[in-house]
Amino acid sequence: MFEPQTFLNYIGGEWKSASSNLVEASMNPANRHETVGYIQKSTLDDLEEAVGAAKEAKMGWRKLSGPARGEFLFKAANQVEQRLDEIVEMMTREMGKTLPEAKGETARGVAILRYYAGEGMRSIGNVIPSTDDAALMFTSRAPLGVVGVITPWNFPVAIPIWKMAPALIYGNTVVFKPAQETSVTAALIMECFHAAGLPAGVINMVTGDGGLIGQAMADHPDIQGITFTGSNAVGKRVGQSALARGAKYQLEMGGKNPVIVARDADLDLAVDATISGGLKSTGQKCTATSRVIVHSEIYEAFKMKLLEKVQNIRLGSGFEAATWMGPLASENQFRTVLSYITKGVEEGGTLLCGGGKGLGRDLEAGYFVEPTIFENISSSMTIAQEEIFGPVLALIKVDSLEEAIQIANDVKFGLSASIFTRDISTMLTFMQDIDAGMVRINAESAGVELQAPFGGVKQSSSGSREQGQAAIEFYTDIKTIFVKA
Ligand SMILES: NC(=O)c1ccc[n+]([C@@H]2O[C@H](COP(=O)([O-])OP(=O)(O)OC[C@H]3O[C@@H](n4cnc5c(N)ncnc54)[C@H](O)[C@@H]3O)[C@@H](O)[C@H]2O)c1
Ligand SMILES: O=CCCC(=O)C(=O)O
Repeated sequence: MFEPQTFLNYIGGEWKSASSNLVEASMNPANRHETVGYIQKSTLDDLEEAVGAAKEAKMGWRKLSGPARGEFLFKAANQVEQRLDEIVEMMTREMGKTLPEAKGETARGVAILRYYAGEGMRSIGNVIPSTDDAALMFTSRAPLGVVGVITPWNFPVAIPIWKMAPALIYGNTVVFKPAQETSVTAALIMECFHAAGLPAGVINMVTGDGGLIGQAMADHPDIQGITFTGSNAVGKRVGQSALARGAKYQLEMGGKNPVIVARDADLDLAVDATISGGLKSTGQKCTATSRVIVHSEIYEAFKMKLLEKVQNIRLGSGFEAATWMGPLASENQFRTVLSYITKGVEEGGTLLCGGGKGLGRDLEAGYFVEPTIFENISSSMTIAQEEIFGPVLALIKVDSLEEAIQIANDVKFGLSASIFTRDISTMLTFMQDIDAGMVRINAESAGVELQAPFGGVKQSSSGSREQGQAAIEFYTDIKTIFVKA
């Protein structure tokens, strides 16, 4: 029997109840009757305490050497690794993704921590020749100070870690507000940082309502940088609030990612990548394939192969070995996805498969939606323009590569895009003409490598990049130093 526990805020190195004395339940999306745990319903006083703790800790932390800060991250990585199975199970219970996906994500979290631990040993500047031959001129990097980290529920371990690890290694202290839907999993990650022995106040977590705690972080005069991943509507507000008070901000938001299947594509490869890129994690990845733009000459063959495989996808709890696709992560997400499917039908799309709630077995207790494929979709329809964040694919038929790229670019987003082709000139045209931060050739649209820059163009991103060495640009300011004896 699973027994739900209560999880506290982490402030100044201590576990603390919210000053409201209120908690809220985090629920299992595969079984809406099961409580996963209770999290704190924090108030602005709790946030104030966390920001105060981070502010107090910031001088001591920035004065530590990079390698010394790295040691703490290595220890945190070891803690996450030791508790991997427990974290994986909690993620599956709380967010719904399957155990193998949760395991892959948690292992990715460990690798990200180790990568940034190593960053503590690497160069943080360059020597630049001065016109004065008696001078030494060089750059160095200074931390921002206190960084606010606001994260979504879809990658409850990887996204918080890919923000907090670089923030810490470059000498910032952190106030973290996870998505409410996955705050229990976030609390386990904080337990790992606590066990790694980071000095009090260097990392803090406050759970609760985004409109209250998240917005107050964006507005807070003692938070010098805000890194946000989530929806476009909220991201824009966060960015505007930070800009208004002169704080640095970084936003990673939605996607409407296309895959183009060219007429010379390896169709089996393209079908598998469309399914994996579009439906893994139940389509709840910012990088998920959402539009499948297929050349008319191979359209029918591709469609038949795709349908055959999608119809065999098994829905179920992420804990069951036979499950390929879990539930949507929340009731809100469930309703949103079903309403987009209704809209797709109303606007004239043809449903080829799926389109409904998961029925039978234990599915009705959870937020299951069948894998859904539409055809007869034109680029102006709502489901071809707006991010759905669910297991819904829209097939769009085209007659040329130029038309495919024009449709692929005909959205406000530009996160990831992929093409399937064997032709080098088609690849080159795609690389040059596609509006996307992540350009993928003969590979699915999802999938992020922690050592490479990650982010989008247009409204997917605020222009900066996360992960890899690119992270240093957001989490530090450059100092140009001129020394003359
Ligand atoms: N581009 C990327 O890297 C990326 C990655 C994952 C998810 N996403 C996007 O995230 C979205 C799904 O996540 P979500 O539903 O949790 O998004 P969301 O914007 O509702 O919430 C994201 C976070 O912001 C907080 N928040 C809510 N209102 C706030 C406010 N007024 N001020 C400050 N913070 C506030 C939430 O509590 C949560 O922690 C999708 O649109 C998806 O594309 C993008
Ligand atoms: O949801 C955004 C992150 C996507 C990601 O990490 C992946 O595609 O692997």
